[in-house]
Amino acid sequence: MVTAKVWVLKKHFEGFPKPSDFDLKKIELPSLQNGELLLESVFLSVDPYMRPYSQRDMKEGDIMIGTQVARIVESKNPAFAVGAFVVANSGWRSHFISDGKGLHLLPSSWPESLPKSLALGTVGMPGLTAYFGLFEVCKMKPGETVLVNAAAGAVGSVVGQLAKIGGCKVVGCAGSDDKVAYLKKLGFDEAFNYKTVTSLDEALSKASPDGYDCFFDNVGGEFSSVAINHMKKHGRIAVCGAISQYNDSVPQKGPYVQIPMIFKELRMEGFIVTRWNNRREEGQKALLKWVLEVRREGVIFFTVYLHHGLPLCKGGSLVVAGEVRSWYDFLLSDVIFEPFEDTQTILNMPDAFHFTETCDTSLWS
Ligand SMILES: NC(=O)C1=CN([C@@H]2O[C@H](COP(=O)(O)OP(=O)(O)OC[C@H]3O[C@@H](n4cnc5c(N)ncnc54)[C@H](OP(=O)(O)O)[C@@H]3O)[C@@H](O)[C@H]2O)C=CC1
Ligand SMILES: CCCCCCC/C=C/C=O
Repeated sequence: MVTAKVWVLKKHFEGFPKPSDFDLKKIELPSLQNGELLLESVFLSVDPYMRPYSQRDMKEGDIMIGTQVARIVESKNPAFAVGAFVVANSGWRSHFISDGKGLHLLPSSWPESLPKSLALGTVGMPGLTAYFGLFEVCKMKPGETVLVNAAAGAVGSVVGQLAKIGGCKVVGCAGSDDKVAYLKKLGFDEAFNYKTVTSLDEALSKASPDGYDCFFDNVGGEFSSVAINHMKKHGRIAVCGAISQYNDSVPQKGPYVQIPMIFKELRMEGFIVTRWNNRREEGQKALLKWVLEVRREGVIFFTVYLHHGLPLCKGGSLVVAGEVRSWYDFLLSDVIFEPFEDTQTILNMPDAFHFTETCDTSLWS
């Protein structure tokens, strides 16, 4: 008999999520039926979409939504071998039973030395968002100038790197000097700290005096209202996220977009990555190839980005491995673990609190 730990949304978030909004429960899993398999989560994702999606789709008492990388520990399904790893969409659970539907085996070309947490980041949903958003929504072309905000995040960091691979000039902004330095290291042509510039208008002009062909918008709100005025004629805006608005209890009011859209003849399109579910394999293959090419060339370019991973350590407690800078800061801080078990384990694992792990060649030997 296996006991699964599950993290439950006890109370809908009001403003920023807080520890008391969650509960940890234990569930006894039944024995497997034919066709079923038992999985153990090794990485759980924590993504910004959970904030608006939980509001819209979840009720209190539901298991928290999310994807995981999971290892198959027992199988009565011939399509899934014990020991294989899959990406699943089974929410925050340490163990679960599946009939195999909706599970994605990690590609067979996935090298043993490549962290599997990447399947929730650069080579997972956030990477695919960057890939399809840039190529299908922005329709980015070589020689163009691309602007991306929340640029040091899971999506933004891939946007910037793909735009460089695609022969574009890339401007990114982020909310700390460390992140700005990180963007430069990734190859961004220009990067600035949007929290400390005296004028966002001036910073955007300075970074690209001719304006922007493509704007990959992860943030919305005030930033986007300013940035739209810096678009070139016939510019394209991919509306990917609006993280600056997710925790608002009262909707923000802002300048309206129609006038710049008309005079600059802009195209602005919202999208959700699942639109390209039928091309998931293509995207994942391309992203994995780029990650591995960098490995071969031995340059720091593509980031091995662990920030979405919440590795479940041996005892089954949650530890944080990565970026902890957005609405879920609170969730990922040690504070959140107070109502959970094994708080000490988390506090005793400072190594787990790396922001990023870059593609240093030493990692690949
Ligand atoms: N449309 C789609 O299909 C998808 C959309 N998304 C969206 O893409 C965006 C980025 O996601 P992802 O890269 O995974 O996120 P990450 O959690 O990796 O990064 C989010 C970053 O956003 C910035 N941020 C947080 N709050 C604010 C705020 N109030 N104002 C401005 N910036 C803020 C922070 O960076 P900093 O310190 O630099 O401010 C934070 O680190 C989100 O809006 C998400 O909802 C993601 C996946 C799919
Ligand atoms: C199976 C997980 C699907 C995640 C889709 C995320 C879409 C994100 C939207 C905004 O953040």
